[in-house]
Amino acid sequence: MMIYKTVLKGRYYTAIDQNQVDYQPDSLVCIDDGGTIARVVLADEDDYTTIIHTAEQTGTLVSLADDQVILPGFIDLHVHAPQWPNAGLALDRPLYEWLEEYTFPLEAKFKDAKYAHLVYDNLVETLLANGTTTALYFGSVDNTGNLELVKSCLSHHQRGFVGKVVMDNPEQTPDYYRDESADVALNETENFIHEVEKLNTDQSIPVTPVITPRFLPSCTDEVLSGLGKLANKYNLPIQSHCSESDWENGYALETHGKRDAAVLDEFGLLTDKSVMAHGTLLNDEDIKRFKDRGVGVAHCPISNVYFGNAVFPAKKLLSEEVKVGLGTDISGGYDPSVYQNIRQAIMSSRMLDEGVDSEISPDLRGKHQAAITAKNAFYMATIGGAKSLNLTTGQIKQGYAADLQIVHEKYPTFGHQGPEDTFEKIMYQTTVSEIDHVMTQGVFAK
Ligand SMILES: Nc1nc2[nH]cnc2c(=O)[nH]1
Repeated sequence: MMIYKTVLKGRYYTAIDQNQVDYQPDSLVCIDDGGTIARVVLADEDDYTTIIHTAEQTGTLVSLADDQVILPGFIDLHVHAPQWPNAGLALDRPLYEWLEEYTFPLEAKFKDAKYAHLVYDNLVETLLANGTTTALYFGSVDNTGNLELVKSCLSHHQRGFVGKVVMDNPEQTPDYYRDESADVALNETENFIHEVEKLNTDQSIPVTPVITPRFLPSCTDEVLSGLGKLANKYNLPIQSHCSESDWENGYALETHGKRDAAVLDEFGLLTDKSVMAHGTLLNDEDIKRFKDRGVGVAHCPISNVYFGNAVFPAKKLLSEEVKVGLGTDISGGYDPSVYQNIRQAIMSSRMLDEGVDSEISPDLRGKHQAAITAKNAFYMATIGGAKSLNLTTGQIKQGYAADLQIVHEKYPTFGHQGPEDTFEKIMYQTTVSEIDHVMTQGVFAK
């Protein structure tokens, strides 16, 4: 009889595609020494009782309480780590002003390793406590702080993807916060890749460095071209912002005569390892480009309310089979919880569907067929994120990483409640207090 490192006994929900969630009322999630789900055994299988018995004897059985359920850990596809101290600030300002007056001055402080350590340790712990087992982070321009973020991911056992932010365009970046030149930016990016490699030695969840041009306005063509080459040389993921706002789109058209997606593509920055944040203003040509290239979108529904200038058409991109996951976009988004973004994604999509202007007749008011369901949003928070990062996580399934969360319902059920109802309540009501445990690669991080 196989001995597992941990056997979780209880009920679970896992998305199996955009529209379907599998519920199992009585299962054994058997996790091996490497932190992979070796088997998922259901109550009607022959060895179900024997596995429980062996796990009891070896002290590796973790039995869930009746009100608890197992879910896959969430993947946050867009977090600006150095913006964490500003979460909830200045969201009434336009993107350009918010960047200039609030964001760049804060990010510039991450030259200081001590400050970076303080902020990043708290952020990584907070995201884990909220059920986020994988996060794709923008760091800052300075590698001192970026390496502190890598260390925090490693020490708290979060699956981290971290990018050194590149911004070298003197016309769109302040003197105090900019890469000195394209050459310096490229060297620093390469240094970061090597430093992360060193820190990863003997770690069970290595951090992945990410090529990170901030967005078209803050980068010169020279740096974009060099970053495309580095991504190819090291076969690394790429992240940036794309078609987030009218201002950004207008800038691309004015300076390059093209949309930003087309420019990023020309420089080799749209690949099947790219994750582009926001995309509220992507047009059909951009969407086709994303699909053809295998680019993922980080849908950041809370942030988009403030800076997106439109509602991201999540249903449309999902229907076209473009990879889409969810992002908190700290601090364009004010909340570190992917659950909150699941809820906002649903709510925003309903407003897109129905329309918002009561003076327009109901049949013309909205973009019908745009509403997404809780299942669609759960899919984005798990499988959509995993696909965007090409990871075998986000599902409770044999061969997948044991990146999991154990949650309980917030309110009593007052009688019988079916599994579909429980699922919806969990999606709508879970806060950090209802997340009892979080496991990454088989190790409890909460
Ligand atoms: N939301 C958001 N958009 C950006 N575009 C360029 N930088 C940023 C940023 O930090 N946040």
